Amino acid sequence: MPTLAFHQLSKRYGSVTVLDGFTATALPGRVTAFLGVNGAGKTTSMRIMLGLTEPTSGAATIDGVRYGDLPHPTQVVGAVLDQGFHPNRSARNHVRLTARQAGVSAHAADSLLERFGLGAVADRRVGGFSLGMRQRLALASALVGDPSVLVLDEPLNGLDPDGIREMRHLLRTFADAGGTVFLSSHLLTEVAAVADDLVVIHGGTLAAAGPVHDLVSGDTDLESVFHTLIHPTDTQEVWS
Ligand SMILES: Nc1ncnc2c1ncn2[C@@H]1O[C@H](COP(=O)(O)OP(=O)(O)OP(=O)(O)O)[C@@H](O)[C@H]1O
Repeated sequence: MPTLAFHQLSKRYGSVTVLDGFTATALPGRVTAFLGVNGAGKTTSMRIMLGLTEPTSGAATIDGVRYGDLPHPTQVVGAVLDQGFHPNRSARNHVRLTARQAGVSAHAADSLLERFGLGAVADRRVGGFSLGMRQRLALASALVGDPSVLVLDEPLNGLDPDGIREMRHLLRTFADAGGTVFLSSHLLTEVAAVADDLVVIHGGTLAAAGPVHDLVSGDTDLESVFHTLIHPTDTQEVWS
C-alpha cells in the first residue's frame, strides 16, 4: 500500500512563496490530517500531489512515483478537490462518466451511489444538491477506481452530524484495510476523532508532524496545540 511523500516542495506564484521546502509523509493504514491556516498551502500541496499544479521545485510522490507517471492513476489514488461538478449533469451521469474514464462498469458506479445514500436522488441534477450531498457524490466518484490512496480536501465541510459519522467510519475502514488517507480540514474536533497522524503546515514549511496521541495528550486539545504552533509567542510551548 502506498506512502505519500512531499519532498522539499516549493511553490512560488510570482513574488509570493506559498510552499518553501515542505516535506512530509502520509503512511498506509493511517488517516493523516493535513492542518494549516487559510492560505497555508494545503490545497496547493494536494494539487501538486495529484499532478494538477507544477511545483517550482521538489516533488510529491506516491510510493516514489509522481502521479503523472502512474500507469493507472485512478486505480491508485481517489481524490476530492474543489468539486467542479457540471451543475446540469445528474449524479448518476457524473459517477458513470468518472467510472468510464477509470475503465469501471456503470453497474459499479450505480452501486457506489447507493452506498453513499444517493440512490434516490441519482437522476437529479447536481446543481440542486446541498453541500453535504455534493461531498458524498465527490467521495463516491473518488472511490470509483477502487484506489488504495484517498486525497481529500476538506471532505467534512458541509456534512451534518450523521454525515460526519459516516465519513469517519468510511475513512477508518479504508485505512484499517491498509489504505492511505490524507485529508485537509479546519474542523479540529472532528480531525482529532478520526486522524491517526497530523501534518501541520505553516509559513510554507512543516510546522509539526506525528501521531495525534503523541501531539495531543493530557489536558491539551488539538485546538490549543494548533494555536500554539501557529502563534508560538502567544502561550507557553506545548510541544518540545
Ligand atoms: N493559481 C494561483 N495563483 C496565484 N496564487 C495562488 C494560486 N493558487 C493558490 N494561490 C495562493 O496560494 C496560497 C495558498 O493557497 P491554498 O489554497 O493552497 O491554501 P489552503 O491552505 O488550502 O487554504 P484554505 O484553508 O483557505 O483552503 C494562497 O495565498 C492563494 O491565494
